[in-house]
Amino acid sequence: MGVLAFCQSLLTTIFPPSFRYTFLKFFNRISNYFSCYCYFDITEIDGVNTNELYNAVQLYLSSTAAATAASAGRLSLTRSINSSAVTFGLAHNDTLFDTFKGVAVQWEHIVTQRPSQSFSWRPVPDEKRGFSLRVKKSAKDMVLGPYLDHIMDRAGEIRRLNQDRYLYTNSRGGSMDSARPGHPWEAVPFKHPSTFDTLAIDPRRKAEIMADLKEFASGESFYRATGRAWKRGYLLYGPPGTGKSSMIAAMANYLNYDIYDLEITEVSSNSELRKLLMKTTSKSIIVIEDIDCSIDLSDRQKDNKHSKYRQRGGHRNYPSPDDGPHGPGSVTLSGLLNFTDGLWSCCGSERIFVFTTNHVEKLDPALLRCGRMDMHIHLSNCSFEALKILLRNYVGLEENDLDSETIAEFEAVVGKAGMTPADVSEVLIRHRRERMKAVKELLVELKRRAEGDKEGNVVVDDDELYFKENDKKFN
Ligand SMILES: Nc1ncnc2c1ncn2[C@@H]1O[C@H](COP(=O)(O)OP(=O)(O)OP(=O)(O)O)[C@@H](O)[C@H]1O
Ligand SMILES: [Mg+2]
Repeated sequence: MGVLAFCQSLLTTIFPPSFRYTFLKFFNRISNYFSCYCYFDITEIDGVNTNELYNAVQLYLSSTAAATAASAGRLSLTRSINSSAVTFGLAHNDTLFDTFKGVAVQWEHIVTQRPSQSFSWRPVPDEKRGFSLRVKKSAKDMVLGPYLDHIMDRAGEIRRLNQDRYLYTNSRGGSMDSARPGHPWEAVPFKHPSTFDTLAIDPRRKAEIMADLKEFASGESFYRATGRAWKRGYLLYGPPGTGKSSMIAAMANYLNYDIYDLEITEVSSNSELRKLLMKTTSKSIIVIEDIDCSIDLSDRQKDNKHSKYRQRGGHRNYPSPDDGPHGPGSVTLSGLLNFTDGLWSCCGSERIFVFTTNHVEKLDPALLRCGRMDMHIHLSNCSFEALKILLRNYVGLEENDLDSETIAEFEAVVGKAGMTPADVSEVLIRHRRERMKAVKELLVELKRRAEGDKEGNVVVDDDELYFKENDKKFN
């Protein structure tokens, strides 16, 4: 490049423009012929359109640049709208080396001043930007196809990671015949802070779930090879306040997926349910909370009519049996089964279905079978392991910070007390400014419940007995 620049400046001063042009063309041809490299230019604007590949390369190089940030001389930093992450980029006229399948390539970001235009229909940037890819001629074929595909995939992934994620719901006037036909989902940015670190469940079970999720997310070729739709179902069951909703948020944060919180009582028919499904995107978690309260199971369980629309003392409004023909009962169990496992369930890919329930025995076995609900996760009352996590997260106490006597006391009472993680965290929040007081108060509360305080007994007996029975069935 240096020699070329020198020749250019020499020619500019001595020879007329037409001669210079012919000479440079000839010189370039000769040098290209003898060079072992070939070059590909990717300009920012291709004619009048923005070049998608330019944006992809820029994003792709941002991850490579980030990795070499400490050694690189100069990088440019950007942060786009709707993004909470800063991306690194190659500074103007800087170069960066990358390797793909053992082949080294060089990227150069070339920025030149655009000649001023008197008139243009479309504003164009003052600078002409482009990337130049230098690759050995012998590796050209290998690079052009697979490397550029790899760049496009990786750029898509980075874009998704940088973009804020959304929580969608169909409940606020989101019916298909509403004022916004074709947009059945309402979205808000998803900011739930729950992660697998903050989730207080048995660490071994946690590791199993995380491994399962990771395996699913990276399993495209497996699902393709086995002819299965790339989706997975999780059933979360357990008493209120044991972390079912928190786990869904943790799953979404772990995989960087959007969440579609499907309020099935707002869906008036099976076909509407199918349309909602069609409007969901890949890399998302489709959630139906309290499934036993949301759907009429009578088309499969004629003899179990009393189970439907149970009113739960709590936080949601469940429909009454008087709902009209277009009311909540209009989605049938078979509609839901088709939703999770029918042909339409694979109209997108990489999707997770999560159903939650407090009463797993109310669910039809057809809904629970593998392929629909592949993993059944029991979230139980607070165990000793979960308690340790809550103590660490809420008041910053590790096991070593407590004396052996207190630990033994916790271990002895926590199982019998039958407190949910929500109950435990409530006590800890109340006294979070005085850590040791929080520990003392928690111990008092646990003992009170374990010793058969009236309130405690109700919680312990119902849930423990009930879930012991179901654990035999589901674990
Ligand atoms: N396993 C847990 N780990 C950490 N925090 C938890 C856990 N379970 C409950 N909590 C805390 O208790 C609160 C309630 O939990 P969450 O809403 O996840 O319970 P849930 O099982 O979904 O209850 P419901 O059945 O009533 O919907 C959350 O704000 C969370 O902070
Ligand atoms: Mg919940």
